[in-house]
Amino acid sequence: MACGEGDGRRGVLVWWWAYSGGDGRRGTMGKWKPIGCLRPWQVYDGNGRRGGMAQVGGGEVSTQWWRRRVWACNGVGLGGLADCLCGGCRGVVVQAGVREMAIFKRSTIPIFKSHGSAQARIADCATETFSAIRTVRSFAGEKRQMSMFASLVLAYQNSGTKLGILKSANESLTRVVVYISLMALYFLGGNKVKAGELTIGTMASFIGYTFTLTFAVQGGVNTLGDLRGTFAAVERINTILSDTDIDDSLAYGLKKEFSSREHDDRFELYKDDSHDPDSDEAPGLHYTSILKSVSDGCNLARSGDICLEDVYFSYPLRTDVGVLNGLNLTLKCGKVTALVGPSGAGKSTIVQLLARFYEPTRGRITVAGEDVRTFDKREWARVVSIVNQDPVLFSVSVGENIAYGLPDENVSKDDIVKAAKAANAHEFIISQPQGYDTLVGERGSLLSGGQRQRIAIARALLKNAPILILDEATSALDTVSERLVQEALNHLMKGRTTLVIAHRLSTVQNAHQIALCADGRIAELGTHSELLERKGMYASLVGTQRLAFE
Ligand SMILES: Nc1ncnc2c1ncn2[C@@H]1O[C@H](COP(=O)(O)OP(=O)(O)OP(=O)(O)O)[C@@H](O)[C@H]1O
Repeated sequence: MACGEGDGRRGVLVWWWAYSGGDGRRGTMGKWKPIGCLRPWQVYDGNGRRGGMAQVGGGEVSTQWWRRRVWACNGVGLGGLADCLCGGCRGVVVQAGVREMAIFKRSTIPIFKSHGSAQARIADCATETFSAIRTVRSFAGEKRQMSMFASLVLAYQNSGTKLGILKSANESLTRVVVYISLMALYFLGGNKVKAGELTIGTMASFIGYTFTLTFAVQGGVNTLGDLRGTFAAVERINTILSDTDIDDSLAYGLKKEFSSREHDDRFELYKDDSHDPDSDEAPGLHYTSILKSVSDGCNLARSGDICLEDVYFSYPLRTDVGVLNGLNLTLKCGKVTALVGPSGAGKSTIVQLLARFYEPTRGRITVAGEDVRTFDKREWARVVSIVNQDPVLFSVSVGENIAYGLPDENVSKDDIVKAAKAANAHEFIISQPQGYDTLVGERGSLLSGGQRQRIAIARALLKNAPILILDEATSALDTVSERLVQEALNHLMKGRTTLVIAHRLSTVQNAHQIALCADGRIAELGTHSELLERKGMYASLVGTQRLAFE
């Protein structure tokens, strides 16, 4: 802390950890940054006079005030001693601690940052490689991945070395400064004791306090170093988070979301005859505050049709692109509807809306005449089962994967076996060494595609949802597997309102109705033979596929 000299001489004694400021000339100003104070403040040495002004956090205070604070912080009244020591000293300036900390902080930021991001890049590379290991293998890319990993490790090593050098330089510098300061104190104090201006006891305790301060500041500098690493990591997390918009379609099920969205989700829509025909809102819908239980939704879905009424939709991240443009489609209760059409027509988007991962921008979806938004969205998963081309299994046992169909219930072994039998999976499961306790590996990688598919079907059978969506469920299978899976699917479809999405039109010929989706609308609707007779888009798609097959 600056301790101004009363007689205006150049003599300013500064604690070993303080900074005299600027170029050392009288009256210059230095920028300081003390430990524990995050806001910069400046000290004017006031032409070397005691009582110069310092700015702390924007407000001006006298250096005397500041000195009192520092003394008080250290629990000692050393002001007098400092004055006493200052009195006979001329031009002794020890630049240390605080200045060093400021320099240390400035110079280490980029190094800590690059060290942190080098570490993160190594983790990213390893995660990406192992999660895409099949793709890596299929392109014989192991060597490339390994050399990429090696270069990242090297970069990490280099940044670590730089950081180590910087840390040790800082440590050495601190010690040199500390010992020089102590020598100065011994020298000055000794002179004062010799001249009878100071007792030896006062000098000894002064030096004792100085030691305490030394280690406190050194500890502070080291902690600052560690904090720098933490800040660099936090900054990286923030950068990632700030670039990522929360996917509302997935986030609503998370507990975190419950509290923030509780208010929104409680609202529901109800009929109101005073609808403004010019408004963008779907006709006659307003908010009320009670949601119906989803078990009512299950019952309704078992007895009534599912209707998409004049549905418009754009994805939240591409609001300018209309994916569905006034789509109307009725999924007849207990019947199979096939959805076909060119790539990008909006078929998967319809699935996402039925599963309520998203809500329509305009229009509505109804179950037996009831708007689906009147049911609790968080429980909607119980109403819809989705089986897709590449079902995800968890890396637990076969039995546990099937039981996942009812994740909140205690499923009996009998029910699991029953579902597996209906899904044509029982035979292959019991042929495994551990039967139903066989582990399936990460994402089910220890099973074949057809086996995974049948376990997914058994899981869906156990779930017993009234609406079933099959999204290209058999497209990746060979003929034998496809037959087994198709039989299992026939079991699953029984008595459920089913929507089948298929590219291979041969697989949907027997559907009760086929809807052809193009440009976000249903362009054609009918049975296979009706659509062929119409000689429209469906007929030409069938022709193209037949030609390709021949
Ligand atoms: N998450 C998303 N965000 C923004 N746009 C999307 C998203 N998913 C799909 N789209 C866009 O919506 C349009 C319809 O996509 P969708 O997946 O529904 O088509 P599809 O008919 O299922 O196609 P395919 O038969 O190739 O699977 C496409 O133009 C696509 O680029």
